[in-house]
Amino acid sequence: MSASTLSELTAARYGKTSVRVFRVVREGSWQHIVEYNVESLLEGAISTSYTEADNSVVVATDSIKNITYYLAKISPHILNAEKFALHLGTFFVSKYAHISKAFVTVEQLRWTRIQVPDNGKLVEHPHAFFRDGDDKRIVKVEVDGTAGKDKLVGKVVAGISDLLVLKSTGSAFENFFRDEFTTLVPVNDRIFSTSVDLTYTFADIALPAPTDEKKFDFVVPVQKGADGYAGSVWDEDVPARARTATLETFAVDESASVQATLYKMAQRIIAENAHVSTVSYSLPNKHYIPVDMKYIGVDNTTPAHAEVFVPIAHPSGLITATISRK
Ligand SMILES: O=c1[nH]c(=O)c2[nH]c(=O)[nH]c2[nH]1
Repeated sequence: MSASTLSELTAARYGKTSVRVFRVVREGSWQHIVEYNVESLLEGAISTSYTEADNSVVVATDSIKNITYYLAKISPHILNAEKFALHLGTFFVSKYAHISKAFVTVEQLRWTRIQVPDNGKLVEHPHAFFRDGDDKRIVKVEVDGTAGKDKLVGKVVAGISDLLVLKSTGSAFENFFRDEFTTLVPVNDRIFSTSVDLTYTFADIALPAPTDEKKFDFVVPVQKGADGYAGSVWDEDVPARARTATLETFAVDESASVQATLYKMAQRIIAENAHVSTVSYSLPNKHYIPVDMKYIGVDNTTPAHAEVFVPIAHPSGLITATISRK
C-alpha cells in the first residue's frame, strides 16, 4: 500500500509564536506601556502546503510577525489585550481570502507604575514602572470567518497564569476517603500554596468586518444591554476584579481543600462579572512537608508545632474545575 492511501491531513494550523512586543503610548508627558508575548496561528485552505509542498498558500510566519508589529504600531487598541488580539485576528481573516480562522494568544507581562513622593503624598510616576509580579494576563481569541468574511465571529477567553500564592495557615484537609492505599494523615492546619491558572469565557461576539483596503479600520463593536460594559469583554476592570477575587478568596477562606477554595473563587468571579459565562481554574497543590525531627526528640510534625517545611517540587496535586453560569 502506498503512503498516500494510509494517511490524510486532518488538522493544520500554523503561525508565529513568542513574538515579543513592547509599546509606548505617549499622552503628553504621561506615558502608557504594555509588554506582550503574541502568538498568531492561522487555519484555512492551507492543506496543500503540507501535502504537496505548495508554498503559494503560505503567508510566511515572518509576515505574521511583521503584521504583529505593524498593528502594534497602528492599532488604537494596543493598550487592551482583548481588543488588540481581536484586531489582529480580524486583520488576518479579512486580509487573506484563503485564511478562515485566526487564533491569537496575547500574554501580558506586568508593568506597574512606581509611586514617588510628591508634596507629602505618594503619586504614580508618569513614565517609570516595575515588575510587581510574575503572573501574566492571558487573552486567547479566535476569529472565525467560516460563515463569511462579513460575518466574523470572535470568541474570547481571558485569564491569569502563574499567580503564585501561599498561606501559612487557614487550610485543612480532613475526612477524605480512606482505604488500604491511604497513608496521608488528616490535618486541621497546613500550608496551602498554588500557582493559579485561571481562564474565564464570554459569549461569542459578532465582529464588523473592516471595509478599508488595508483592513485597518477595525471597530470594537458596542455591546448591547442595559448594564453597558459591566463585566463584558470590553470592561477593562474584569481582569483586575478576577485577580482580586482570586487573591482575596484564597486569603480569607478557611480552606477545607483546594477543591472547595477553587469553587468559592470561581463563584465570586461569576457573581461579579455579568458577562462571564464560565470560569476554569487549574491549581497545583504545591506541597510543603513538615520535616520529621522525632529522631532528635523534637516535635515538628504535629500541626501546632510544624515550623520547618520542605517545599516539594514534584509531584504536586492538580485540582481543576470549570464553573458555569446557570
Ligand atoms: O486540598 C486537597 N485536595 C486533595 O484532593 C488532596 N489530596 C491530597 O493528598 N491532599 C489534598 N489536598
